[in-house]
This record gives sequence, C-alpha cells and structure tokens, in this order.
Amino acid sequence: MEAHAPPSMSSTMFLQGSGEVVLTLGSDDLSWAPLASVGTSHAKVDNCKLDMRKMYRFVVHGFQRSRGNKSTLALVSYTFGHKHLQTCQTWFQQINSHICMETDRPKNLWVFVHPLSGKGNGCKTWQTVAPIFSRAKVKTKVTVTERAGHAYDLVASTTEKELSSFDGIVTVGGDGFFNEILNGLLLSRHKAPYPLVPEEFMHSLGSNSGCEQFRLHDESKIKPIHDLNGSSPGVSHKSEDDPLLSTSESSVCGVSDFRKEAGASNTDQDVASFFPNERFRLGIIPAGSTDAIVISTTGARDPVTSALHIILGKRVRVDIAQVVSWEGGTLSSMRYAASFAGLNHSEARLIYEAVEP
Ligand SMILES: Nc1ncnc2c1ncn2[C@@H]1O[C@H](COP(=O)(O)OP(=O)(O)OP(=O)(O)O)[C@@H](O)[C@H]1O
Repeated sequence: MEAHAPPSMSSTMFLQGSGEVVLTLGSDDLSWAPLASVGTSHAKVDNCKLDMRKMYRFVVHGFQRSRGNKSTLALVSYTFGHKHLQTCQTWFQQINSHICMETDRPKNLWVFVHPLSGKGNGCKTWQTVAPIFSRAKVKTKVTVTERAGHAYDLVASTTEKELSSFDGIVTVGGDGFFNEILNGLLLSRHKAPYPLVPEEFMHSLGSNSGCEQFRLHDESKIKPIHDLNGSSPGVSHKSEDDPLLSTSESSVCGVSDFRKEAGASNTDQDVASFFPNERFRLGIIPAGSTDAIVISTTGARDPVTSALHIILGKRVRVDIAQVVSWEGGTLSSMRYAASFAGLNHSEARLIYEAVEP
C-alpha cells in the first residue's frame, strides 16, 4: 500500500494462531499488526488461546515466498474471527470486491490439459491447482487433449468472437504443448512478412556469408510458404515495419526473432493484430519433462507458483522465434516457438508466468 493512500477499512479481529490484531484493507493489500504493537492500552490477554470456534470466521487465502527457494510461492491461509456476523460478512464482501477490481487479473481462461505430458501427470497437476483458480474467482473452461494436434486444431478453428471471451489460454503440459497452442494462435493471425528468401539473404549478407548453400537456390523457383493448414499465405519481402529483427545472423539461421513488451504503446497494435484482445495472455503450468520455458520465466518448476502468477495477472516478455524451412528452393513450412534465449533471467525471476509474445 502506498504511504499516502488511506486505508479503506480497518477493524480489530482475531487471527487464528496470533490473537487480537488490527486488520487493514488498503488500496491494494491486506495487512495486520498485533493489537499491542499499534499502541493500544488493552490489558494483555493470552490471545493465542482464545477459542475462535465461538466466533464467526472467514478464511483469507494467500501465498508467501518459500524460504529455501525465493522463486517458489507457497499457499498460506489465515482464519480471522469476530463475535459479530455482520463484521465478518462486511470483510468478506470488501475483500472479494477488491479482488474483483484488480484489472490485471484474468477473469476467464481457457485451460488445455495434456494428460500424458511428462510422466502422465497432466490431469493430476491440473487437479492440484484448479482449486486455486476457483478460490480466486477465475472461471476456467478445461479441455483435456485426446491426441497430438488436438489443441492446435481447436485454437486455430475457434472463432475470433469465442476466443475474445477469454482473457487468455493456459497450458498444463510441457514446452512442446505450449508451442503447439502458440502456433494455433499465431499461424492464422500473425500477419508479419515472412523472412527473406535465401537469395535475398545472400544479397544482404554479401559474398562472405558462410551460407553457400543458399547460392544454389534460384529465386524464381521459390514458392510461397505453406502453413500447417496447407494454405499459401505467400512470400513477402522485408519492409520497414517488419517486426523481424534485421540482423543477418538470425535470418541466416532461418530463425527470426521478434519481441513484444506487454503494455508498451508501440507494440499494442502488433499484439492486437494476432491476439484476440488486449487482455489476452498465455500461461503455462508445468507438467512436462523439461519445462524450460517455465523455469526461465518463474525460476521455479512448480505448478502452484505458476498458477499464482497467472491468477495475479503477472506478465513477462518472452522471445518468440519464427522458424522457417526450405526444401529445394521452396519455403516449405513455418512454425513459432517460445524461447528463453535473450531473456534476462534475474528479471524473469522477479516477474512471472503469464506470457505475451
Ligand atoms: N492427448 C495427447 N496424446 C498424445 N500427444 C499429445 C496429446 N496432447 C498433446 N500431445 C502432444 O504431445 C507433445 C509433447 O507434449 P509436452 O510438451 O506436454 O510433453 P513433454 O515432451 O513431456 O514436455 P517438454 O516439452 O517440456 O519436454 C505436444 O507437442 C503435443 O502435440
């Protein structure tokens, strides 16, 4: 809470295990202090032993950083009690309405669960974290995949209107599963020009590029890229507003790298062009065999930590690589892959899970 922001509510309550406290609901947090430390002259009682079963109670669910691993968040709950029902009800309503007013938090998510991911624990992992979403009043539509490509097909074929009803997509699985959904979203929506065709690489790199094989290609034979759906979006040429980095190094490798920063005004338009709405974000709950994307963003391979970051609406930048391949002078396929290359790890540890390319 900022120092000048007046508390929106404050009461003396009983906190299980601690005794009498002054509970304060600020503009963006809930805090409490033992009654003795806020300068009261109340007679000292053995607060901790007060029987809260005779009081009306409500439970606040929260989290704290683990002592051993600061990147890991652990669930905690606090039971507050008061002799008046009305007081407890008012607190309950006020806390819930504060949470609902937090605009960064997602309200409605589409969750894809890969049941066979990692050691086959996808569903179990989701069952572990699902109650955290419901307690936080985040609605979820859950789809358990039945085959490889199922999630891609659903995301790619869902209407813009239906996708727009979600604040994002969460995957419960590994890196491959996350990338499958990323492709379902981007291949049909991302309208950026494709990377330079090989002859153009040579032109832009000069004769000492070290990529002699590209010289063999005849530009006139280069055909449009065929996307995963078999459509032919066409080969286009690099332009001034091309989001692909202009470094020859990334292009030569057939991998183009572009970044979007959440909230940055000059990227809002780009984000809007391939995400169904501005609130939209992607998140991962790790259940795979490597979980490299999660480890490089939250710093912890922990489903509960990821769930909490997603619920809090935290965002972190990730790199998305556009990978193209050529066959006999034809650009034959294109994929997107989330990558941790270039991400500042210490920054990522501070920030969170929900990702926005
Ligand atoms: N129900 C399913 N049955 C079989 N394969 C599936 C199913 N759902 C998704 N897949 C495919 O399994 C692939 C691998 O999934 P995922 O990335 O979750 O597992 P992983 O390989 O164990 O994890 P990691 O990528 O972290 O190593 C995905 O690319 C996806 O296409």
